[in-house]
Parts: sequence; C-alpha cells; structure tokens
Amino acid sequence: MIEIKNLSVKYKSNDKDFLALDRINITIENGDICAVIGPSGCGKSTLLYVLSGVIKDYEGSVLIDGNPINPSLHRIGLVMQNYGLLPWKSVYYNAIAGSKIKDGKDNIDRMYVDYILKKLGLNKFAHRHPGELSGGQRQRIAIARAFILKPSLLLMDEPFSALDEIIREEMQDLFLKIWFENRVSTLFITHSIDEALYIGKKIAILSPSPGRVKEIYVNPLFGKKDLRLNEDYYKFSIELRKKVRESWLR
Ligand SMILES: Nc1ncnc2c1ncn2[C@@H]1O[C@H](COP(=O)(O)OP(=O)(O)OP(=O)(O)O)[C@@H](O)[C@H]1O
Repeated sequence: MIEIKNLSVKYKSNDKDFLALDRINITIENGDICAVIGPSGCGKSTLLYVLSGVIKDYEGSVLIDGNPINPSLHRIGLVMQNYGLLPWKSVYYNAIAGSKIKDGKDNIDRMYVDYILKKLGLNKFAHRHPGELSGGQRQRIAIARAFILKPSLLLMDEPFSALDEIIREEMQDLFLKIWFENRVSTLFITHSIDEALYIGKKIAILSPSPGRVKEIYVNPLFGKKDLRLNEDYYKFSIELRKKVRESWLR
C-alpha cells in the first residue's frame, strides 16, 4: 500500500517559502491505480518528484507498505512525458535499463522481457534505436521498461499527452491490458478528465496552488470493458467535469 500522509512541500524563492503542496493525503491500495488531476502549477510534478525521490525535503510522510519511500531500496518505475530514453542505445537495451541497474545484468528475467516486448509489439524493433521509431512506439519502450522493472510503484507523468488521439487511445488500451496482468500500484498525472476516467480507479482532484486534495473520486466505471462504447462513460465524464470545475474555481 502507498500512503501519502499530510504531505506538504515548500520551495524557497527569493528567500521566501513558497508552499507548493499543502497537506496531501492519498492512499493507493496494492494493485490500485490513481489518477491525479489538477490545474497548471498546482504541484502535480512536485508530488511526482517526492514520490520518485528527487525532492527529499518535505513535511509529512510517504510510505510503501509501511516503510518510508526510498528509491534506492524500493522499485519505482517511471514513465515520463518525454519517455526518458537513451537515444544511442537499442530498444532492447532501453527496455531492460531499469532492471539492469537494479538487479545487475545477469539477473534480468529475459523471458519476461521477451514477453513484455512482444505484448507491446516491440519485439520486431528490438535492435533499432529509439530515433528510428514513431512517438507511439517510443512511448511503448518507456512502458516496457517500467513493467520490466517489476516495480512496487509505477509513476507516470502525462504518459500519453504527446500522442495524437487515435494512437493515444490505442496506447491507453494497451497500457491497461498489461496493467491488468500485473496490477502494479500506480499513480499517474494527467490533464485529461477523460483519461483519468478511462484509466484511474481513484481520481484525486487537486485545487489550484497550493495543491490540496479537493476530492478523491472513486471511479464506478473502472475495469469495465469497451468503455468508450459505453454511454455511462459520457455520463460520468460530465459528472467528473463538473466536480473538477468546482474544485478548480473555488
Ligand atoms: N524550484 C522551484 N522553486 C520555486 N518554485 C517552484 C519550483 N518548482 C516549481 N515551483 C512552483 O511550484 C508550483 C508547483 O509546480 P509544479 O511544477 O509541481 O506544478 P504542476 O501542477 O506540475 O504544473 P503543470 O501542470 O503546469 O506542469 C508552481 O507554482 C511552480 O511555479
């Protein structure tokens, strides 16, 4: 279980403290997926920096199964907006990079690597370099790398935002397919209400800066098949839009 308890983060700016996050409380049960949605500047990236260990100076606590989060001990998978790939390395190397650092070259589960690459349709490109692939294919490498790490926490920062609509929908479906096989505890940031509703089991709605949790919306549609063809998806999308609008205006 991931527990974010009373998390506050301040930045120092011109010798003054700037409160970026204010007493954030979010719990992610094992095998849950939580979307975080909030207006620009509300502190979403700051939250991700704390969870990934970049920011260490904060108030409150962040626990993984009861222990303070520690990126050198815990396995944390990251899928960033720009994918964070090594352009001079092959697709295969990029996909195993996280696991190689964590476990050492000889301890990589090669069968699992092959399985994930195949599942994501990357096996035929394994020897190419990222620059020789499309945006959607690069995105798949970043997702492959995160799953191959077998993380206890998966963090994603607007993972599908750089893709055009049809590829984005394909990627969201592919991601969910693999996610349901692994059910890794996941927190992801999105600007898209529809994406939050499509992928998130819980949706944490943040206020404008300083970011506070306005509501944790439990998605009644999570895990339903063929959601985009389901009328309820549009009904709940309107409901969630209203909630988000209220939270952002207040
Ligand atoms: N290093 C810093 N020093 C001072 N203030 C900072 C620093 N980094 C971020 N901030 C401020 O903290 C607040 C939160 O920033 P953050 O990048 O976490 O927001 P965000 O919700 O991810 O924004 P966006 O959606 O636009 O990417 C913003 O007001 C930002 O200006």
